[in-house]
Amino acid sequence: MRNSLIIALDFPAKRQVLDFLQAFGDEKVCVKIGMELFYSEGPDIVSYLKEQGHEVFLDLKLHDIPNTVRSAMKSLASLGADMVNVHAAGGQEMMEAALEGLDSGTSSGNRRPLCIAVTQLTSTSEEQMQTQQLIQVPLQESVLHYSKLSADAGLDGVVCSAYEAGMISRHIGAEFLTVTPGIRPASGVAGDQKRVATPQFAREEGASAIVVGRPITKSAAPLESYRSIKKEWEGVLL
Ligand SMILES: O=C(O)c1cc(=O)[nH]c(=O)n1[C@@H]1O[C@H](COP(=O)(O)O)[C@@H](O)[C@H]1O
Repeated sequence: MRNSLIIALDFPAKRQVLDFLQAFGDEKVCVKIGMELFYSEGPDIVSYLKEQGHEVFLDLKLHDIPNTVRSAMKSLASLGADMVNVHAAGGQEMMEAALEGLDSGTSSGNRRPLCIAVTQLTSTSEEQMQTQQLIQVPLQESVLHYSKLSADAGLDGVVCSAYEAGMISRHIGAEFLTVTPGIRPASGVAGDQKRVATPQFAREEGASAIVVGRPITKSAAPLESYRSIKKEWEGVLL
């Protein structure tokens, strides 16, 4: 997953995924299956995309009591995704349980999926966090706190915005993944995202990976948009 551009396949069903991927031909990409697609298609969509040779981030953002998350992760581990996630707000014990579940559900000889934690959603502004979650510290501090908690739990990294990626790497280490959604080309529409950044900014801040949905999936020319965002992310001169 490191250095990847992860395409968020936020589609209602497999049909639209196939239509979208058709333009990519035989090219293998890195994709994210979120709640919309997983809830409509079920676990088979994970094995299908893996069989096609794509890397898969299964983004279900688990957040529940430790026992439930442990059991759910045991089930998810067998689906073959490369990476899964939880909400760091569930706490250290819950995150440790997530890893236990993944370990126990991974059959011998296979690698357990990477597990990362959402810190503060990229759709959350500092003002919202302080007035709605009643977290009375700057947003950066909350994101760093959740990142340290995730690292203490043994997780492989976090989901954060590009604005926090550099800070997290400096405090925790470059091996700790910083996966950054909220990515928009300079001319892009933010929509519901609050902490948005360009692919170039994410690269300069040392983000491990970027997650991009609508700027590609809703584009009139998805493949061209993908290629241009990927070039900017990889630092290829445009
Ligand atoms: O965990 C995520 O993937 C995630 C975390 C976060 O803080 N913000 C966020 O946008 N995401 C996901 O990243 C994708 C962003 O999509 P676009 O805003 O369309 O580029 C969506 O599928 C979100 O569910």
